[in-house]
Amino acid sequence: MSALKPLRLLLLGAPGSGKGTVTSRLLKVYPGIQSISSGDLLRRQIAQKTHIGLEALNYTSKGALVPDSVITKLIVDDLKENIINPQVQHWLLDGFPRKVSQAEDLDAALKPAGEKSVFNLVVEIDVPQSVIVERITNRRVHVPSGRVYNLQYKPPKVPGKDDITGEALVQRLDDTEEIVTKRLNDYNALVSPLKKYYRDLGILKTVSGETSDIVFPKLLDVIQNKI
Ligand SMILES: Nc1nc2c(ncn2[C@@H]2O[C@H](COP(=O)(O)OP(=O)(O)O)[C@@H](O)[C@H]2O)c(=O)[nH]1
Ligand SMILES: Nc1ncnc2c1ncn2[C@@H]1O[C@H](COP(=O)(O)OP(=O)(O)O)[C@@H](O)[C@H]1O
Repeated sequence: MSALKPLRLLLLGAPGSGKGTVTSRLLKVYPGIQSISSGDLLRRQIAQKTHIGLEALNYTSKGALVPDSVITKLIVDDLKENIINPQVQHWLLDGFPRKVSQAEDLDAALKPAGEKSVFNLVVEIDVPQSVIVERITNRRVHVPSGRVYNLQYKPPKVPGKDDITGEALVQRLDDTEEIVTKRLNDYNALVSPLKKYYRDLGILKTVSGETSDIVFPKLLDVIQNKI
């Protein structure tokens, strides 16, 4: 694969659009990319019953957004600790920011001097929302790793077990049809101003497709040719 120039990528996309799926495929092509998923970070906090996890659960279990003060500090601290250093050339964020106030706070905290934003590329994954409810109700996850499965599209080798560790897969509390509908409505209300924020900075691209098999090659092309 062609060498990458420094990549600081934000993946945007509706719940169930395939952000986690294309991230895992991207990391297979470019193992050097560090990735952070806000949802996975929160689920690990919840599983560990930390103070942040217990607070976040009040929101995630209802499909409501966690307060900016909680999620922004969690992400900024993780970026400062693990990502923003000379050893990490390529990284991506999935799930944060998901509203303009978060984008502004993140850039205020971490935008490199002379750069437009903490990101140098923002890619929106555009999938017909008609396919999302079925995808999400068939989603199963391995919380410690964030690995994602699907009973129809990508079943585990052993039913109910993670392919790598053999540990149990779970259905997320927020992956019910009722809660997904709420999360989709929230996403649609917030994503347009957020896309404008990055479009105005000249770093937004959109890749469309019905399936991740169509979306992923387009994402790869944008990353290899854009940066
Ligand atoms: N049927 C189908 N399911 C997919 C496709 N891409 C991803 N999925 C599944 O849809 C669900 C949501 O994908 P995920 O990557 O978790 O989306 P995210 O919420 O945007 O991170 C998971 O169960 C995936 O395995 C696809 O092209 N077709
Ligand atoms: N940037 C964020 N701001 C507020 N809450 C968030 C954020 N990212 C994740 N969350 C919380 O975690 C839940 C799961 O997020 P995520 O795994 O990204 O789900 P999805 O991609 O399916 O929307 C969200 O429904 C929300 O409650």
